[in-house]
Amino acid sequence: MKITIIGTGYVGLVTGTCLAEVGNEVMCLDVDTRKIELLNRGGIPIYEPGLEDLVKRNVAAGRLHFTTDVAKSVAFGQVQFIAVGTPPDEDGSADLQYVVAAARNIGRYMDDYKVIVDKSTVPVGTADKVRAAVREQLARRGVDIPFSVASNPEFLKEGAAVEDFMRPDRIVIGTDDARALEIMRTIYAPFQRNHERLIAMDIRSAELTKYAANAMLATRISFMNELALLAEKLGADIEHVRQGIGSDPRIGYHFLYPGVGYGGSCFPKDVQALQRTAAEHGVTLRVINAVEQANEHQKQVLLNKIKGRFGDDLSGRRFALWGLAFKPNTDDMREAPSRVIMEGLWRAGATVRAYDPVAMHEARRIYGDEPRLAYADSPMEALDGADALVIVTEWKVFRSPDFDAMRARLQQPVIFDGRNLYEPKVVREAGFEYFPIGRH
Ligand SMILES: NC(=O)c1ccc[n+]([C@@H]2O[C@H](COP(=O)([O-])OP(=O)(O)OC[C@H]3O[C@@H](n4cnc5c(N)ncnc54)[C@H](O)[C@@H]3O)[C@@H](O)[C@H]2O)c1
Ligand SMILES: O=c1ccn([C@@H]2O[C@H](COP(=O)(O)OP(=O)(O)O[C@H]3O[C@H](CO)[C@@H](O)[C@H](O)[C@H]3O)[C@@H](O)[C@H]2O)c(=O)[nH]1
Repeated sequence: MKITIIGTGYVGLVTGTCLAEVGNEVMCLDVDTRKIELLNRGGIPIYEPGLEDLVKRNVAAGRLHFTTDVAKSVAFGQVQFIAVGTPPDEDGSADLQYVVAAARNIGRYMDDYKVIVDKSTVPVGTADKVRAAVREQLARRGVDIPFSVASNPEFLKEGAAVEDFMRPDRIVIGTDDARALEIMRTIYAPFQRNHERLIAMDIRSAELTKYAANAMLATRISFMNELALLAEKLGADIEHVRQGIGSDPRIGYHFLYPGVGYGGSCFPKDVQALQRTAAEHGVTLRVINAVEQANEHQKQVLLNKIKGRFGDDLSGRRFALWGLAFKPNTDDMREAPSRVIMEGLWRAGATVRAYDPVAMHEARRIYGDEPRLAYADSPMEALDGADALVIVTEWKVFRSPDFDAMRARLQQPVIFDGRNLYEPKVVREAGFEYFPIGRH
């Protein structure tokens, strides 16, 4: 099948590449000329395990193309996936300008039947807006060309995006159009060979399913973060509690890790967008509102521990920071907790020396030559002369460090661990003051 992907970011590039990998001919469009030029030179704009090889292989096989030419990309695919960003507007609602612009472009240039698929995370009712934008353009041109609109929300996680796309838990398709559903079934057939994973439903339910999934996962995290705060006060250990409840199959082990608050480009914005949608319809989401409030509080918890130990005025102090990306295996720093923590440390007068296996280039892009932020070439180098170590991202490379070597490099043997990487007893026996989350 010939497929066009509009928006070549984390979702668009992974979707396009994986669809090419199973034999489709794919053209990825982006308005960002630098991104497309880089891809056409054989480069890759994001760090995502396994993606680079897959892109190279499919480009070499002639199945994967990158362009900034809108007319060409619209003409190319019978199926047009919209995978552009839907960032938060000032009031927290999803900003649909890029989705609507993509839809208008399709209407402006299409000459034959198209299936237009919303893959971006979009509020309920967006498919109607996409349909209206296409119709408006067709009417302007004075033509009547048939098209279908479907919702196909994406559930991939950054850092495991290729794996998630190639082996999905489920494929949600929202459409009221039999022809579009049949085409979507054909596209996804290679991804569900051992059992049926495609769940077909109406468009509005599909749109809401995406927000429901993210809000549910965010709820589990905020729930555990709150219990971790309580466990600390009670002298209980949240790690034992996590195992104790996760073993119940009705609860399960996933997404029960307390930490520095959820971040990334999805949970914070999607929880807020759901709140806005509900407010617009006169519904109060009491649980979801509390989830967001708890997360805002959680982002300050590690900072408060640091101030509790060193005082509110951190002038002249330097902290080693392990981890800049919002989670391991990505270079994405959108809504990363590291940013809140670093900026809080700076406000209190401290400086930071950070190490991250892949996100330091992204931090440089965001912070430029910020004098209060230095970078280290290794985790150990970040420690040299620092007043304490602050762990923000649970990269594997931080999991089994040489504690003796660490003690020798730090000015003071103090660790603030926002990800509970170590056994408190082991770290304390190695001579450290250790401040984990919800453990004693
Ligand atoms: N990142 C994730 O893990 C993830 C997972 C599931 C769903 N989503 C959702 O998918 C959507 C895309 O997210 P992302 O992280 O890939 O965003 P991104 O910012 O990485 O990529 C979006 C791309 O769209 C391009 N673009 C904007 N307007 C365009 C237009 N009119 N025509 C062509 N290209 C255009 C931008 O230049 C950018 O390269 C969002 O709605 C997001 O919520 C993201
Ligand atoms: O037990 C946990 C699990 C995650 N997190 C945090 O939650 C955030 C999000 O993590 P994760 O969900 O792994 O990464 P994303 O790439 O943001 O993926 C989420 O958001 C995507 C975009 O909508 C969805 O497609 C995915 O299904 C959904 O997991 C990160 O800050 C994590 O550190 C925790 O604090 N504790």
